Amino acid sequence: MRIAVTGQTGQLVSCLREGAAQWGVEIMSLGRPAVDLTRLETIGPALIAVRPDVIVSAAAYTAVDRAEGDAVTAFRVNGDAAGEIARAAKAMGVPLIHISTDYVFDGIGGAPYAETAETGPVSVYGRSKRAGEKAVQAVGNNHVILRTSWIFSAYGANFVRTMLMLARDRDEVRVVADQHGCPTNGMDIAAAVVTVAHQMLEHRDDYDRRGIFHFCGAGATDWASFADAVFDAQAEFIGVRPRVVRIATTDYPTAAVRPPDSRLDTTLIERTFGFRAPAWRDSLPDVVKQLLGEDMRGTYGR
Ligand SMILES: NC(=O)C1=CN([C@@H]2O[C@H](COP(=O)(O)OP(=O)(O)OC[C@H]3O[C@@H](n4cnc5c(N)ncnc54)[C@H](O)[C@@H]3O)[C@@H](O)[C@H]2O)C=CC1
Repeated sequence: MRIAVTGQTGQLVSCLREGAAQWGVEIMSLGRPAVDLTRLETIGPALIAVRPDVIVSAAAYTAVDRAEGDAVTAFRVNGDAAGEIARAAKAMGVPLIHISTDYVFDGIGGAPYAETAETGPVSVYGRSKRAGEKAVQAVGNNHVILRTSWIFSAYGANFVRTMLMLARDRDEVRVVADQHGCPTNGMDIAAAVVTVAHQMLEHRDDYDRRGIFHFCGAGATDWASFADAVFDAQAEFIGVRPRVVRIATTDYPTAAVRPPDSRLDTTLIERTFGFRAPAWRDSLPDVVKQLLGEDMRGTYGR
């Protein structure tokens, strides 16, 4: 199976590349400068040229705080480009997997969100990603919109890497404890994408296997507890760990508002596609080990 993925350096595309041989798929990643999602005319021709069996729309404007001051670009990349990718997929007659986010919710529902729950994004990023979902839906119905949350991996910018960087020279790290969600290992969402892609191809006319689905790591947590889990893993490998000071969101002001509780309910994807979301805690130590190894090589290799 040939999978075209937007983006070249992102977490998800990197995880898809890492798993490709093991999963028996070919990943063709399309990124800048050839495919620039702010230049819609670059999208269709590039996708058609690689003749994919499935398209995965993974690239996005993911700088949540920066987006607050750059709404035009965020909407262009996360909204308009998503629609353009969907139009290319439709023209080629191939299924589309579009990656979306828990930030389409306001986070005040008090329970894990099902796919049918009303959206209500509270940031430019969230609104632009919701615009992307709508743009995809407007084009047709041969798509899966996969909403996920709190991705971490050995690649790119993510919370685990940030915590390990802070831990290099601090005894104490202050982390917000009143935002709840579900961390997701990038390799797990990548594996989910491949399984969904296979089933979409196998069941071409099965509209139960089309629409919006939620997928995230099993075991909800908050950012401070997530940091504790990162440092527990770090301590296993290098014997030291900083202390986590639990703070409130109000003590850590950011440009963008975050949903306080964006836990996702993953029952539907499990029932429809027949796989469970693995527990993020099980694979976290492996990612921490990879990142620490990279850091050591960077520090001592010079
Ligand atoms: N990182 C997270 O915690 C979460 C991410 N998501 C969604 O999952 C998807 C994958 O996220 P990550 O891999 O973590 O993102 P990332 O931030 O690691 O990578 C984003 C990718 O998009 C590319 N990109 C950005 N602007 C572009 C443009 N104008 N033209 C071409 N490429 C461009 C970047 O070069 C990069 O390859 C995104 O759609 C994101 O919205 C959803 C929930 C949580």
